[in-house]
Amino acid sequence: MAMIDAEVYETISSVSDNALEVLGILVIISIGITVLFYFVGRAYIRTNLALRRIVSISRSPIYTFFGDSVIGLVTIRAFAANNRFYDKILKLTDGLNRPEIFMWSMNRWLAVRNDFLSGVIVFVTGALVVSSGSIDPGVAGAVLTLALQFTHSMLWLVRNYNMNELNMNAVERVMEYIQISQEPAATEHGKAPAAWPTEGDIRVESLSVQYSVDTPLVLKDLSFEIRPREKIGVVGRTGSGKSTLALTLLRFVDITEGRIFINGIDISQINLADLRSRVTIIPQDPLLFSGSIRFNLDPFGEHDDAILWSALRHAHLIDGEVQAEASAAEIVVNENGNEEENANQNKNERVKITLDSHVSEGGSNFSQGERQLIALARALVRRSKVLILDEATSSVDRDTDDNIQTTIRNEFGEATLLTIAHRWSMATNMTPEYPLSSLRTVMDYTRILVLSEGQIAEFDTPYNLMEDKKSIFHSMCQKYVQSQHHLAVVVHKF
Ligand SMILES: Nc1ncnc2c1ncn2[C@@H]1O[C@H](COP(=O)(O)OP(=O)(O)OP(=O)(O)O)[C@@H](O)[C@H]1O
Repeated sequence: MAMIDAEVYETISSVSDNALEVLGILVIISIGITVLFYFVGRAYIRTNLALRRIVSISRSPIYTFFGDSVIGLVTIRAFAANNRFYDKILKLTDGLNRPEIFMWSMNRWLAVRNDFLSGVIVFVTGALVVSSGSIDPGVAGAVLTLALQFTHSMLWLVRNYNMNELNMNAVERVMEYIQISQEPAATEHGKAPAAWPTEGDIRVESLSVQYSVDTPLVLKDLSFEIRPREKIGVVGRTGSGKSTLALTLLRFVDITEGRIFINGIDISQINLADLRSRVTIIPQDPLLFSGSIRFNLDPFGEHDDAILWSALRHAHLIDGEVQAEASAAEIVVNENGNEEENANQNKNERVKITLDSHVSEGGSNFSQGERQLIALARALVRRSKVLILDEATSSVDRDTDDNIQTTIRNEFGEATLLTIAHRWSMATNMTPEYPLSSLRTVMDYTRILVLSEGQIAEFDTPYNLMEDKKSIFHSMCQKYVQSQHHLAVVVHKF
C-alpha cells in the first residue's frame, strides 16, 4: 500500500509528462517538416512535370524516325544517306537527353534538400531531447529514429506523388475515350423487318449533312429517288461530297436535316446493326479482320463452303481450276486426316488463296487490290439489295477490273448499285477502247448523279448528259478525253 501511496503516483505522473513531451516534439517536428517539404515538394513537382512532358514529346520522333529508317533501309543505302540518317538520329537523341538530364538533376536537387532538412530536423529533435533532460534514453533514441524515418518517407511521398500525377494523365486520357458519345444502342422498336430491304429503292428527302456544328454543310438539301435495280454512278469534283453521301446512307455520318428511305423505311428509325448488315459498302481501302478468309467472308458461319468458293471465284481471287484443286485437297485432308496432307501439298502450293488462308490484322498480308477483291467476295456472299462501291476497284489491274465489272453486272443485276467514281485522272494507256477507268465504270449505268459543292448539279442518263454540251458531266469527260473525235468514240461505245 505504501508503494501505491508513495511511488505509483510519481511514476504515472512521469510517464504522462514524458508521453506529452514526446507527443509535443513529434507534433512540432511533423508540422515543421510538413511545411518545409510542402515548399520543396511543390517546386520539385511543378518542374518535374514540365520536364517529363518534354521528355515524352521528344521520345516519339525518335521512335517514328527509327521505324521509318528500318522500313526504308534499302532506299537509305541506295542513296548512300547513311551518315545523314545517323546524324539525324543522334540529334534526336540529344534532344531527348537534354530534358532527361535536367529531370534526373531534379531528383538530385530534391535529395540534397531532403538530406539538408533531415539534418536540421534530427539536430532540432536532438536538441529538444537533450534540453528536456528527463527523457528516457530509449524514448530519445526512438524519437530520433522516427524523425529520420519521417524525412525519408516524406522524400518518397513527394517522388511517388509526382509519378502518380504523371500516370494519372493516362487515366485521364482513358476517361476522355469513355466519355466520347456512343452510337445509339439497338432497341426492340428499331428492329428492321426480317427480309428488309426486299427492293433496293432509295428516296432521299431534303438531306443536309455536316460533320460538326461549327463546320459548314457538306451536303446541302439533296432530294432524289433511285428506283429498284438502278445502277447509279456518283461523280463530282474532289470535295463535292460523294463519300459523305455514301457514309450517310450507312449512318456513319449523322443526318443533320432531312430523311433517307430505303425500301420505304426511314433509316434513322432502325437499328444501326440492321442497317449496316443489309446495305453493303465496298470502300476504297477495305479493312479485313485477322483470322481466315472464311471468317472474313462469313463471320457468323451462315453459308456453305460452296457459296464462299463461288464468291472467291466470281471476285477473281481464284480461277475455276484452282478452286477445284483446292476444294479437292481440303476434302481429302478432311476425310483421310493428315496422311494425305503431303500428297496434296503440291496442289495447295499452287493455290494462293483458300478459305483457310491466314489474314493478318487489318489484312496487312494482302495488297490493297486483293483486299478490295476480298471485300467484293464478301458482298457477293451477302447478296444485299443495296450495294455501294466507293471506287472499289481502284487498285486492281486493268484485266481484273474488266472481269470484276462483268461480275458486278451479272451478279448484282437484282441489286441497286451506287458507284462512286473519284478518279478522273488520265489513264496512262488510254485509248478510245480503254478510256478513263472511272468513266468506263459508270458510262453504261442507268443514271449519273453529278454532285457539285454538296448539291445535285445533274441527275440523268449518261447519254443525255453527254448529249448536253453544257453539262458538267460532258465537260468532265471532255477535259480528260483527248479530242472531240475521241469523245465521240467513247459515247458511241457506251
Ligand atoms: N471527317 C470529316 N470532318 C470534317 N469534314 C470532312 C470530313 N470528311 C470530309 N469532310 C469535308 O467534307 C467535304 C466533302 O468530302 P468528301 O470526302 O465527301 O468528298 P468527295 O467528293 O468524296 O471527295 P474525293 O473525291 O476527293 O474523295 C470536304 O470539303 C471535306 O473537307
